[in-house]
Amino acid sequence: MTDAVRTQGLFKRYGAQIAVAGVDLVVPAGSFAGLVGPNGAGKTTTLSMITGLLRPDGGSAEVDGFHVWRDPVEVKARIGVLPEGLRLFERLSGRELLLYNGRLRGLPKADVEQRAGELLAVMDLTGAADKLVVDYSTGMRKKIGLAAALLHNPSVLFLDEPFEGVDPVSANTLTDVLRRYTASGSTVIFSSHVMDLVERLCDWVSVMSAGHIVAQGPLDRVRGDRSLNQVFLELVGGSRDDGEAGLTWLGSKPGERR
Ligand SMILES: Nc1ncnc2c1ncn2[C@@H]1O[C@H](COP(=O)(O)OP(=O)(O)OP(=O)(O)O)[C@@H](O)[C@H]1O
Repeated sequence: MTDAVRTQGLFKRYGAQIAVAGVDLVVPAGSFAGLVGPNGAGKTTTLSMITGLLRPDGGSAEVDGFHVWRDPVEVKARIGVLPEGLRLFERLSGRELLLYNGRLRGLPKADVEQRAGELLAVMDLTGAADKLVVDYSTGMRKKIGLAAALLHNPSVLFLDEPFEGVDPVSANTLTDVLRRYTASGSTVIFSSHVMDLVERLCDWVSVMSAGHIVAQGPLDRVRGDRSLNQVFLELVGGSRDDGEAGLTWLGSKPGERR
């Protein structure tokens, strides 16, 4: 089977800073895949290059066997993206935003209206459907962003920190929608710092550190008989033995000298 995503030697630098240092990311089709790594590991930069938002300095990326930068139209038709720091058209209502996105994707009006209505209901946004997006909360923005990314039924969905700022009830809703989506053979790739969540949701995991993939494969193989959190800390050097040595003043009372 064709991999949903395959990159080879993907590379990006910003001046002297190498953000992504030759990444070979593989995600089999139908996976619920987690891309994890500490702050600054290069996750957002990698996802941006795979989704055609950022041009790589080197290497290649394929989605469903199509080259991201040679066949951009083929790739964009197959992907849905919920980027980090999502920018939405603030002066549209949630419903208008979905209708606009659907029409932009070339879907017939009647189909867009039906899908938009269903997505709004599933995301528990029917009551806010006619409210302007500028008045949405953080969690509501994530949900309408996800609805917009799903509207054209992409085969691969990329989500950058989809659960950040989302309350537990909404997180459950998002999870249910995504589980249903992958159960039908589509692929989800999401970045996260929350190991419990990745462990609960994903069957495939890629671990990034300092611009490199340091582990990748089926969750059970990467984790072995340990928790993903333990493996993660070992892989990315989570030891903090001396990290607090300089904080003796923290918590001291006024007048106390440390
Ligand atoms: N536009 C930019 N200009 C300069 N440096 C950048 C830029 N974008 C990212 N970087 C640098 O590239 C590296 C990787 O950043 P990136 O945002 O991809 O990491 P990340 O794994 O997504 O981090 P986080 O988990 O904190 O979101 C970091 O060192 C960051 O400072």
